Parts: sequence; structure tokens; C-alpha cells
Amino acid sequence: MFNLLIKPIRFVRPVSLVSFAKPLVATRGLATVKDQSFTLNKKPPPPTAPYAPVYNKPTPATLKLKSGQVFSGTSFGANVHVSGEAVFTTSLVGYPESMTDPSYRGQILVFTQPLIGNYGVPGIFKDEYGLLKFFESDRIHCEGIVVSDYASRYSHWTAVESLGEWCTRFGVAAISGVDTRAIVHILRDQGSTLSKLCIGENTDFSKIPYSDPNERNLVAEVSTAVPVSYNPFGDVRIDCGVKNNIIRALVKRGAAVTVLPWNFPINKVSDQFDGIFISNGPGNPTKAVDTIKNMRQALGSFQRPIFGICMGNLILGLAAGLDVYKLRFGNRGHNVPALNMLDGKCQITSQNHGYALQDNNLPTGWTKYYVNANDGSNEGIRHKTLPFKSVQFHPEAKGGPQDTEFLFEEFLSNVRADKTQREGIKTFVPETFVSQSQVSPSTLRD
Ligand SMILES: NC(=O)CC[C@H](N)C(=O)O
Repeated sequence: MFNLLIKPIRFVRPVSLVSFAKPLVATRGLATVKDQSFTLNKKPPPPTAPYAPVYNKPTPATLKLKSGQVFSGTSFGANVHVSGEAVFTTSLVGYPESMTDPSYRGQILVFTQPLIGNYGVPGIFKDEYGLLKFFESDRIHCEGIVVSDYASRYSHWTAVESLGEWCTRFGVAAISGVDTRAIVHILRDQGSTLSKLCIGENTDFSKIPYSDPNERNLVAEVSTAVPVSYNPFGDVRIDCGVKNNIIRALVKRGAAVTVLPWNFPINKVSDQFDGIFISNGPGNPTKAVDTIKNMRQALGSFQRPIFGICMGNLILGLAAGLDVYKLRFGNRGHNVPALNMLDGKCQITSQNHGYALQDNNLPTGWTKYYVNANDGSNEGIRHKTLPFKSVQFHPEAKGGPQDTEFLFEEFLSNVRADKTQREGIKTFVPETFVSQSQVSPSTLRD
């Protein structure tokens, strides 16, 4: 039974047991044929690792904004009090991807989509590169979630547990039955706000402090501790909290990727690599001081292609001499229009960021690459003559539209052309690649 659970080719829902283990509370969402045969008389089966059913008793929960507003609802996640920065996303789908995106670390995520949970949470399926297929990392990173209407009854061929069960397993607080439209109005007006999500009735909320995640170096908290290589033949990335689908977007196009810790002395080894990629990541970019310093040095000495996404755009900009500022409520959603300043095309993008580059006074040699068609904020920069560029949005999607995935093709064809020019040979593109393996820092020449 356990083997069946982890075999990706078996798409039958492996533990139909889980369907019987639903909490006996009013549910919303789609019913499967199995669900329809569900009766209250059926006893839940014994727990089966690793998807042991978790029973949630309806428990009161309260969301408190530091600005004073209080919203009372019901808990459907872990029985923990959390605090963080309340932000909202307008994405309609993709809660497993968003919640496992390391960029959401330290945040309490409010969904504007009113019904959340109806397709449950997928199991642990890995792709041919050893990357988790349906999650962007191996854990939930946001502190808590806020939804209007939680669907504890779920239906999807990949699902093995409910959203509430998943949150409970990962110690993530979750509240439903609150007016998310009102919360989003407040967050739009006053901006992303420090908040607490408290579970239970008799809690002394004043004892739980508001903690500001942007005062910590969140990048250091989520970055890999040691270099990790995928497909061992030649490109590099700095891990500020990289999403699985970014690694996948590169390796599936034949790139060899070595994921380095956020503060790795990259300039000591950069001659061994054909390009640098700077990943997405959580929190305030100015806290990742070492990454900025290393990239500043790289901009002066590394003449090969550099590409960055989201946090990567902010880090590249800071390294080039730009400033960053905090957007009032950020851009989080899957339908954000970005205008390409090179060809005037408008592309629909996936976004998740609270900071932006101040691009009204760019240093010599740099120009705007993309601009947000809604609010005019920066969506990317590029160097006019050197192969350095970055975007604020997420071309890798997961979730969201894949309209800008061609940027990975562009980056890798620049890397290949540059390598060909340097070496006068065709770049070797492996037909098959070795799945994820750890390399010790000593294998990287110092
Ligand atoms: N997705 C990301 O990389 C986010 C970048 C940065 N933490 C921000 O919020 O602006």
C-alpha cells in the first residue's frame, strides 16, 4: 500500500480511506462518486501513514489586524497562534503551489477567491528530475491562511487529503467563515498589515506579539544549506528560496543547474559556470546583504548571461545601484499585465511580491525591461549591452499563466550562444540527465 502511494504512474486516488475520514461538519465543494456513498454511520478506517487522517473539531478562530480590526470565524487548520504580515492574492487556483512557495514565508495569506479547498491537496509525486510535481518546495511556508468558504469535501485525482488536514500536519493556522472582501478592502486601503491569527476561545491575545517578518533575513531561513546539483553539466543559480518549477524550467531545457546557498561566495567559482540565475525568495530584499554584495561584484567581473526572477530582479537592481521600496499591498495573483518595453507587447503574468525596484533613475547602461500595466511599477530591468536581465513576475508560473515561459528559452539560448562564442564549439545538451544529487562545496573549485 505504501509503495502505491508514492508511485507517480498510479493516479488512482491511493487512499480512498481518506474520503471516509472527512470531518463530520457541513462541507462545500464537488462530490465524487465515493463521496456520495458517504454516510455518517460509516466508521473511519484506521490511520494509514503517511496520510493519517486528522480530525478537526470546529474551533473558533480570530484574525486580528494590528490596525485594530477583528474578524471571527472557524479554525480548519492547526491549533496554533501565528503572527505575520497579512497579504492577499487574487489567484483563483493554485493554493498548494502558493502555500509551498518559499516567497510566502512569514505571511498570512488571504484568498480573494471565496471557495478554497475543493480540490484538496495532492500527494507526493516526483517528476523525472526528482522534483516534487505539485508543490514548489517540501513544506508549507506561509504562517496561516484566511478563506471565506472552506471546502472540506474535496475531489481531484491527485488529492490525498483535505486542505485542513494538510495545514494541521504542517502546523499552519487556517480560518474560514470571515468576510474576506472586507479584509481585502482594508489591506488595499492601508496596505499589507501585521496580523495575528489566534485559535480558541479563551486566549489572551495580548500575550501574542505581532512579529514583522520583513525585519528578518527570510532568504537565509529558506535557502539551501549546501550546494545541490541538478543535471550535472554547467549553469548556476543562487538560491534565495527557489521554486521547484524554476529548477524544472531550466533542467527540462537541458541546463545543468547547481543551486547555491544565498551567501555562497559565487565569484570564487563563477568561472566554472556559463550563467547565473538569481531565484525568487521571501521578505525584504535589503536583508540579503551578502547576495547583493556578491552580485555587485559579479556585475563587474562576470561577463556571461545573468537572469533573475522576482527576488532575483530586486537583488540584481540593488546590485546595479537601484533602490527598492515597499508597495502598498503588493501584486499577488495570476492575471497581472506586464508591458514589454522592447516590443510593446503586453503579457499576462503570475505575481507574488511586496517590494519593487525604483526605476525612475536607472544607472548608466541599464534600462527598463518590463513595466506593470496596472500600476506602472517596475517589472524588470536589463543591461543595454551586457547579457544581464531580470523580471519581477514569475515566468515559471505554478500557479498562473505560462505566457512568459519563453524567457527561459531566451536565457538559455543566450547562455549557449555565449558559450559557443567563448569555446568555439557547440554546447553539449545531454539527452538524458541524472536526477538530483548533492555535491559537496569542495567539488566546486575554490
Ligand atoms: N516572489 C518573490 O521572489 C518575492 C520577492 C520579495 N520577497 C517581495 O515580496 O517583493
